[in-house]
Amino acid sequence: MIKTDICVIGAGSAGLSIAAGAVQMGADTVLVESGRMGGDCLNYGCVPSKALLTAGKAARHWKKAKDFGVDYQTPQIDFQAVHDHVKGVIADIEPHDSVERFEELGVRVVQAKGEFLDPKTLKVGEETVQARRFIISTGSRAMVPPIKGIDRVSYLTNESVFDLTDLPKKLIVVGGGPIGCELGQAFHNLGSQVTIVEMATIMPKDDTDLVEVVRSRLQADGLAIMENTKVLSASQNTNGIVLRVEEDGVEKELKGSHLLLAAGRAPNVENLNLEAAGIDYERQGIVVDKRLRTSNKKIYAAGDVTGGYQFTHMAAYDAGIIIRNALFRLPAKVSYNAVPWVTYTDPELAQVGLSENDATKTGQEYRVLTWAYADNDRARAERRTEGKVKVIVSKKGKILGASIVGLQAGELILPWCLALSKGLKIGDVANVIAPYPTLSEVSKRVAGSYYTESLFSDRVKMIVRFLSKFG
Ligand SMILES: Cc1cc2nc3c(=O)[nH]c(=O)nc-3n(C[C@H](O)[C@H](O)[C@H](O)COP(=O)(O)OP(=O)(O)OC[C@H]3O[C@@H](n4cnc5c(N)ncnc54)[C@H](O)[C@@H]3O)c2cc1C
Ligand SMILES: NC(=O)c1ccc[n+]([C@@H]2O[C@H](COP(=O)([O-])OP(=O)(O)OC[C@H]3O[C@@H](n4cnc5c(N)ncnc54)[C@H](O)[C@@H]3O)[C@@H](O)[C@H]2O)c1
Repeated sequence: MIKTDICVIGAGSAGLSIAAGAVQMGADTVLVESGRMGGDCLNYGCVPSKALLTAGKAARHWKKAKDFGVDYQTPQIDFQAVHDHVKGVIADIEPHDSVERFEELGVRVVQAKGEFLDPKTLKVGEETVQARRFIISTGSRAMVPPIKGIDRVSYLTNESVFDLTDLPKKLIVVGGGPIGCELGQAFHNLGSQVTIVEMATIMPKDDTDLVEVVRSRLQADGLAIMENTKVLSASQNTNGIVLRVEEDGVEKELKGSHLLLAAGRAPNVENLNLEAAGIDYERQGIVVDKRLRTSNKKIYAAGDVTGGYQFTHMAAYDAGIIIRNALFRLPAKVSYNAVPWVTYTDPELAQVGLSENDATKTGQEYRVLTWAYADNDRARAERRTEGKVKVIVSKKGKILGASIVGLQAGELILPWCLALSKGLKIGDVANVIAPYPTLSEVSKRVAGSYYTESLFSDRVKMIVRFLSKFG
């Protein structure tokens, strides 16, 4: 029997942050992992997907280079080498999340599946662990949608897609959320013929006017997007996958060499025997309060398994809240006023705080400020004028949210994250001196637009004329 202060179950983004924080603050810490250290983000999520997107962008670059007077030959894609590049990036980051590093920090790492025996005891392989506080951070996996015949076809998920060593000829992606759009575009850029099938509209969590910028680009590039489309059944023959779908009431057949499921996530709750520990959970995940405590107050849950905002940075945020609660017994609570996310399509779409869509539901008065990339000199020089920034402000100019769609939107969102977390007003951003010519100027210009009406009003003109009379 291992007795410890803290036992973390799952060594993904949430679990690693908690274990590293706890041990370095003096807590006796055990970390239990049944799969690969680093979890989804390192092995099957953020890292490989961004590495693949980079390969896709490199493959696509030649098409745009002509606009600048540079003519490349059509590139040859060596997909085995693309695969090796993706795995190489994982290998490069892996040591940071490794058993060796965590053991050096002083964490006791147990590589086996954790399963509760009672509210205070976890079975881990042949061992049992009793801890003052347990933290469940077992993450999520690809949800397999209830499509007739899906269990009889071979499909890819985020766990298998990065193992491909041959480029899919015809890739059908079910689901047009961030995974579907990012990976769909990456494979398209590398030469696959891609169709995204979405039952609603793509990227449904973002404002429709911003999503339209991404959609237009994907479609203009030749990626097929079927929205409001129901998948009726799936089957497989010697030529590949056949999906029967219904689009606008019309049944169609879609044929592909490969099928990727990107239709949302299911929490990893099944193998934990949560009932034995008195932990409530629902379809979306483990139920937690604002302090991230489960229905068993000595057990916390963090990251994807709670079904909240499923991002690596939010898993790390959860870790901070849990450290304060479990180690320092402080009643720290989560606050979701300034949650950012970025979808790394090209163009990227970044969001923090209130979206316009959310704002319409709050009942409060607000103003929407926008500034187009087309009015930014750097975007013109780069010939990337599609996109805009949109900011939601209160009547008194308090920043409530910001969204950016366009080149490097993910890099441009940080000042707005800071503005929200510090409760800044729009004037604070308007008064910044932004270097010229940068894309960042879109943020200064959108903030400045808050004052345009009052600054160039008849009243101001009158005051200026009046003052000029005094010499
Ligand atoms: C394709 C893809 C791209 C993504 N891109 C981004 C991105 O760009 N930016 C971003 O912020 N987020 C991204 N995400 C989301 C991000 O990966 C997750 O939000 C994050 O990994 C969640 O961390 P976690 O610690 O909750 O879970 P995970 O990282 O999934 O870790 C959970 C760990 O628990 C282990 N485990 C499960 N059950 C048990 C058990 N019973 N006993 C012991 N161990 C167990 C698992 O093996 C796993 O290692 C992406 C996700 C995917 C799938
Ligand atoms: N850049 C990022 O930060 C990033 C990238 C990838 C994933 N993630 C995280 O991972 C989560 C999961 O991503 P995801 O894209 O799988 O899920 P998602 O829930 O965000 O999107 C899934 C999409 O699939 C559609 N869908 C569901 N069932 C379907 C069906 N039967 N037929 C057709 N369409 C169907 C939904 O309408 C939805 O639009 C994201 O919500 C996000 O939190 C983040």
